[in-house]
Amino acid sequence: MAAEGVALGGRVVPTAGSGGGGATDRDLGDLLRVEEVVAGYGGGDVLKGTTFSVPEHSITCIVGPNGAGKSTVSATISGVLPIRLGRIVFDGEVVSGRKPREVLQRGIVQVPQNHSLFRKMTVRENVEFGAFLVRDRRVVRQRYERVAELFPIVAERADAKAGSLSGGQQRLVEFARCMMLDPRLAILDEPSLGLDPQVARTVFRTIRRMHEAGVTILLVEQNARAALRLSTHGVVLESGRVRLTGSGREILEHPEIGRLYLGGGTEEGADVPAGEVDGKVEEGEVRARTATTEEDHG
Ligand SMILES: Nc1ncnc2c1ncn2[C@@H]1O[C@H](COP(=O)(O)OP(=O)(O)OP(=O)(O)O)[C@@H](O)[C@H]1O
Repeated sequence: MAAEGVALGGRVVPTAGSGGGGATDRDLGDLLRVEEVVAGYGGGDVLKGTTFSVPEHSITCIVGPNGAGKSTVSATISGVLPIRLGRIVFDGEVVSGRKPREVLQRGIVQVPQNHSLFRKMTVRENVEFGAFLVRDRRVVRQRYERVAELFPIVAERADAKAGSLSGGQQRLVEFARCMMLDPRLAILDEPSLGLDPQVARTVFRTIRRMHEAGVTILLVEQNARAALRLSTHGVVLESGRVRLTGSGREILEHPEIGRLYLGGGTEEGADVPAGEVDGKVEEGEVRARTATTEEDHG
């Protein structure tokens, strides 16, 4: 069970960040398969036979217009929303129909769209809380040390109340908390939502670092162009059905998809330059903005 092992990082992963060039050339096994899934709220179906795969060690990005069902897909995978038809298979095991906690125990961890830290608890307490399924305190300590190495903000702001952090900083701490369960698959729902382009860049760099640490990433992002540049694989969802799948680059360069869903120039600023691989998350960009945003979160 992913939740009980100590290992954090050390898995061999293909390099992301080249718009998805290399990874699809390899024969990556599927870690997750969403098969003909029908799901919705009340009387209506939002997902109408949705089918796609998330290759192991990929960053797979779901893009599509508002209301296409992107967040609904992540809710079905994490077990929050039961499916009506079809099935979801994770690492060879059918997980649809399982409770959210059982899904978590198998190593699927979701970072939701809305900020979810306990504002009155410290950064350290919030991050440690991420390991709530792990009983062995020694394992929790070891994981915390690894996570604090991976996310410098955790070490630097360990005693700060989470509510005093800027939106971008809270996002990084949410990622750090998710890493405490040593996930095999992290589902990140709109991680750059509400962040200015420079802070969003830092968030995207951090996603790359999580990927380099061995986590397969399923990314749901409105900031589609920047997200696809970061991703090895892309899925275009339209009205609850998959319209197109391919490498991140193929989707980026698809003329019709580009015109329909990737148009407009406002999101370019959040791009992490293709091929850039950081040694360290540049949280200075986020910190620089704290002074102006802290009042809003205090
Ligand atoms: N909890 C809910 N109860 C009822 N309807 C919902 C709920 N959540 C989403 N919906 C509806 O399901 C449809 C798909 O929503 P969803 O949030 O999955 O789309 P999305 O592709 O993530 O959109 P966006 O990019 O705007 O976040 C929408 O019509 C939405 O109004």
